[in-house]
Amino acid sequence: PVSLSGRFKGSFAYFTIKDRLPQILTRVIDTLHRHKNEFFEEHGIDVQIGTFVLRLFQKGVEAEKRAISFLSKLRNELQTDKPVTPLEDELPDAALWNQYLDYQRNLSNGNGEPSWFQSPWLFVECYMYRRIHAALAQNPPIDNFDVFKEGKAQNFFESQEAVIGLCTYFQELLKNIKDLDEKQLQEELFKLLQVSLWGNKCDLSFSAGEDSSQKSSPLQSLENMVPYILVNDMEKLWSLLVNAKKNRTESNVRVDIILDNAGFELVSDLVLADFLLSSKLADEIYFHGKSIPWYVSDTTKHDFNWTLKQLQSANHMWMSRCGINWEGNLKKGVWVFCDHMFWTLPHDFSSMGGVAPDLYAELQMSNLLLFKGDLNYRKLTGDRKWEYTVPFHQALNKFHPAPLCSLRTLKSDTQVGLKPGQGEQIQASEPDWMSSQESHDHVLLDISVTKEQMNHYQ
Ligand SMILES: O=P(O)(O)OC[C@H]1O[C@](O)(CO)[C@@H](O)[C@@H]1O
Ligand SMILES: [Mg+2]
Repeated sequence: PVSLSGRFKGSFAYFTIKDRLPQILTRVIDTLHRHKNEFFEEHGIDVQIGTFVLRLFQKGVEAEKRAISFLSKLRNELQTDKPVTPLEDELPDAALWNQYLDYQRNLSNGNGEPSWFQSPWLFVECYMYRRIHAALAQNPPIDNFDVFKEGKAQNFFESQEAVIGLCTYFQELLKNIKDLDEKQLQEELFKLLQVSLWGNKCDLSFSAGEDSSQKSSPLQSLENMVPYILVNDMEKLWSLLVNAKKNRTESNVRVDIILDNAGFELVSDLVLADFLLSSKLADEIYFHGKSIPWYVSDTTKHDFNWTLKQLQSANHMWMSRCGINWEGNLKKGVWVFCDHMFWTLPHDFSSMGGVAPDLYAELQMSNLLLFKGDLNYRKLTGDRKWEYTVPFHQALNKFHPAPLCSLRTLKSDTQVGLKPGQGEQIQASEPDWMSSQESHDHVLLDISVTKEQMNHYQ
């Protein structure tokens, strides 16, 4: 099926490119403006003349001006549907981006240059975040400034009550985890999977930077939310982990979490990861983050370490206990953080084997891949206009390094793996169920395991 694109007027892609992306760009430009003094303070050179000190060289402010003019030009290109231009920077992934642009140009088969509204949505939305990164990276000394840092920190601080609730619940659970029988362990896993699933509501790109923090602990409302889970493969996930554990003899059980948003969602993913270790369902957890600031709230290495530091230094016993334990897991090497550049390219995952064979080989070492969020789902399924009932496995287009599971709240108009009539039924009562802020209460936990992989675990 065709790729989602802004050329389909009235689609979520169209409104995203027309309204939300320019809004996000305006916020970025505003953020740079607001940090002018910080750049002035941080990056000026003082010259002593007699008793006077003069700040002569304003490298910081000049860089800010250049970055803002770059971003204003980008916003104008987007809003006037200009052709998508090749990247001019020498960053490590620039060649891969320009190759992909050539590929898009060939795909458009002479029907005009790839452009913001004509090209696939996934490509142009990723391209905007890559150009934002270039606007900073090409302008030292502000090249390491994360324009989304504030929003992510705010998301964490405004989710404090939910974070405290979750850390308290988890530390209480750890006290008697050794005495839990298999049924109880399964129940706890399902709870924490759902908390991680609903945590994905807290992304800042869907809300174009507006607050979307988790105000209260989701644990109390899980029961009421179960009906909103469209695809629920938790039983399959449990049996896969239990079988892997039984077969542990030959190697460690490894679970990889392909992270999404910082803030409450990240904390919910870390609690899930700690439960997998503490329950001995897994021996090691690999986290995959983003190597550059991405989609407003996606987790970078800095966000990951910053979150652990905030927890450790929190004025709350169970929050700091979590932070200390998790820092310990990193030191012991049972938790590993990595951030391959493939995750911030426009390619969907079916081309990972060709574009990033090292990453594909790395993921093949895993017993289970947990993909968090909507963007990962779009890249897993190629961001296409699929029929709702197309099997998830088919939409993966042969991307299958290991058994994988998507934990996603619906924030874009692509969906597969539904039962016949299921999508239409929701559509009838909620026409824009796939992409409106109000209704994005629909989530899924969809797992895909090949027969060979399942047999391997029997
Ligand atoms: O953080 P997530 O769950 O990947 O969501 C990203 C959001 O940004 C979008 O790209 C829309 O702009 C959607 O994919 C989704 O709404
Ligand atoms: Mg995100």
